[in-house]
Amino acid sequence: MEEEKPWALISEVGDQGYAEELTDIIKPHFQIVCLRDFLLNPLLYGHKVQALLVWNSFPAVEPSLLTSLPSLKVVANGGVGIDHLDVPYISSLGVKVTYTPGVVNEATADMAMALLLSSARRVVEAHQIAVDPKTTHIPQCFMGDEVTGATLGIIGMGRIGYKIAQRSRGFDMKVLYHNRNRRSVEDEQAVGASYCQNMDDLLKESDFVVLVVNLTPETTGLISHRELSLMKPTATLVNVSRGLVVDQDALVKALQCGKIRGAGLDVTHPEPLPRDHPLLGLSNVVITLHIGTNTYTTSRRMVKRMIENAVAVLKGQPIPDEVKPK
Ligand SMILES: O=C(O)C(=O)CO
Repeated sequence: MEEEKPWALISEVGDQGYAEELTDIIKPHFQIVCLRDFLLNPLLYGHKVQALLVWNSFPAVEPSLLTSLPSLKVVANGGVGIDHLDVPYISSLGVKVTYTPGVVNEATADMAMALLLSSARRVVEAHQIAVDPKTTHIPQCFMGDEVTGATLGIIGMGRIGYKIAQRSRGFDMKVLYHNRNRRSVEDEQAVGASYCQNMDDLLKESDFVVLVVNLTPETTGLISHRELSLMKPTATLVNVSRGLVVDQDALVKALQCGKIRGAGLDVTHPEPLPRDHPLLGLSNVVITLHIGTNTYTTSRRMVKRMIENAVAVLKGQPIPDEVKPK
């Protein structure tokens, strides 16, 4: 007789029909209950659920949810950032935490380049002018910034930061980076990147500053008034990490008074921003809604990796991507 599959509790996966394809990856390994149904009937599923599959967009994994899942063995996160999870607390319950580094790098690096290019070349503004029925021509003075040959400053030279540096080679950019640990000389030479031990030097010299750090107590509010005022008035800030890495009030002021030229933000705090947030009214800002990993290929890879991690925990096998409490 076929062994009964374990139960997994999931938040939403994708939308517009794509959810079905993603749940098809999960179904051979788990019986699925989604959060909405679970909350309607926690007693029916509570004791069965052994795996909780979460994304950054998942409503916070509260202690009350965890304690309603007494058989839980693993919280498998889709994505590399785990700032939404209280890893020490979850681990203290004897529950493993896993994540999916490695599979998110390419799509997130592409998103950083997309924001950099669309901010520099004012793609969204040009589109708005183009679709405005009153438009008869694009104004001659509608100018953007040159990307080719510009200086790119990458703050956080982990896997994603490095992929961004690789991509910038195609634009002949000069690359500076700041990271807790300096990369090897071979790594630096392969992408022509120069290390800035002092982040201020990077901020002063870069035309585009890209944030790719994890959100930790040390990186919360990393970019605030002082840092923004070090940047060139012609510079653009791109954030593909977490909204809280930037002091948003300081960013609004810097953008309003021309301390920096523009910003491309895949992440904000909160997400989405309230409709009346001043960032939404600025023409020199491009905002996407935390879609860095939202490609069909990467979403599929993330779910596959979540399942591999969760199955490994349940089978007592070596766990490909475990997050250990610090
Ligand atoms: O990989 C991550 O941390 C993400 O934000 C993906 O959504």
